[in-house]
Amino acid sequence: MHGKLKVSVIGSGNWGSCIARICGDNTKNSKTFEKEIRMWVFEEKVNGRNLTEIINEQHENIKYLPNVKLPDNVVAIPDVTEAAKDADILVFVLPHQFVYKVCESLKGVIPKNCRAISLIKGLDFRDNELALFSEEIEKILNIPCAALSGANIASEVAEEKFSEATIACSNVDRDGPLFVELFTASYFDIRVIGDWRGLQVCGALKNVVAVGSGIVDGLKLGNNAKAAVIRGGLVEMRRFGKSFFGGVHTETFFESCGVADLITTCAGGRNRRVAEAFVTTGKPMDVLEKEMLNGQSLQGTLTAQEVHDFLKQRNKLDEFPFMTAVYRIIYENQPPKIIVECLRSKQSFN
Ligand SMILES: NC(=O)c1ccc[n+]([C@@H]2O[C@H](COP(=O)([O-])OP(=O)(O)OC[C@H]3O[C@@H](n4cnc5c(N)ncnc54)[C@H](O)[C@@H]3O)[C@@H](O)[C@H]2O)c1
Ligand SMILES: O=P(O)(O)OC[C@H](O)CO
Repeated sequence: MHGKLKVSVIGSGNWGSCIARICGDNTKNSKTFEKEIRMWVFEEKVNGRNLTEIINEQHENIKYLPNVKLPDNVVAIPDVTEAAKDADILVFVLPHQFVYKVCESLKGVIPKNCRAISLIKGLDFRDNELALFSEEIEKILNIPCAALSGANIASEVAEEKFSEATIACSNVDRDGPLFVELFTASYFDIRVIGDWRGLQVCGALKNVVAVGSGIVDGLKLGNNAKAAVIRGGLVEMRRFGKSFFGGVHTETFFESCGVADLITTCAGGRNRRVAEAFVTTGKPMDVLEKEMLNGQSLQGTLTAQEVHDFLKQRNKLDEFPFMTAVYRIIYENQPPKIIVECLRSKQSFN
């Protein structure tokens, strides 16, 4: 290794700011990493000022992670190529709909020996195929890319409440220890696995299940119905991973990126909250997203559509009744109660 490694965080939303904080704390006195963390910020005005200026002066992302101090070695940069240039490690943490454009703008800027890790929860849907972001980043930038996902509601991690996370990479021995060193905190415990596909399928599809659990809450159906939705959703997540992506292991669904993320997101995530309001107010999800999230992004609604379109094209909607019900409720005006009807056993005792 020649010199210390330079780390850039590409993204600065709710989770992006939280993870930049962990990285900044870990690089402050590190023998492995350069102290400075460059954080790319999609520039916008907040209270009439540039968000980057506010972050660099106040050491706080007052819009996306308010009331949490960032270490002063986290530097906000509005130009993505400037933020990423010369990086040894790129941490991608963006809402999934923006990733492709950002990656394209980094082509030719990234050093050959750079490594990346994707913290994105979503799948890339284009040309009727669903791709995993770590693999898309590898292809576009020609660098290896790992993935991190887990039961990690950002506000809780930022308050330093205990959380687990999973890192997955194709080369566990080469990349595992480095990323563990960059992301571990006393309150943020990481396990490394080899199943990067299963991890990302879980991270994307759990957001659709979270929308389903919010619908259950909106209908006030109680904890047992929510547990049924979590169970049915988990079965379909596993089926989806095993049917359409090679190398997905059942064990992955028992890691933090699997069942644990599903539980936390169905209890306290943004997708759940907005879907509950969808049922109680009758307003469309995109309207509620704007009203309730102050610029933060829902991933579950777009993923529900992407998964639906992918399954429809393959004539597989019948094999995924829960995912299909979520889509039909939020996009086709079907009654919310189908969220549990679709789970009913087809067994007959007559
Ligand atoms: N927030 C969480 O609790 C959490 C936890 C774990 C994983 N994640 C995942 O991390 C990823 C990033 O989520 P987040 O919470 O950091 O973001 P967020 O939901 O806070 O999204 C807002 C971010 O998107 C940026 N943005 C808006 N328009 C843009 C554009 N046109 N181009 C590029 N960027 C634009 C905003 O500047 C802001 O940084 C998502 O895939 C999410 O599922 C989130
Ligand atoms: O707030 P959500 O629904 O986007 O979920 C946040 C995290 O992914 C939970 O791990």
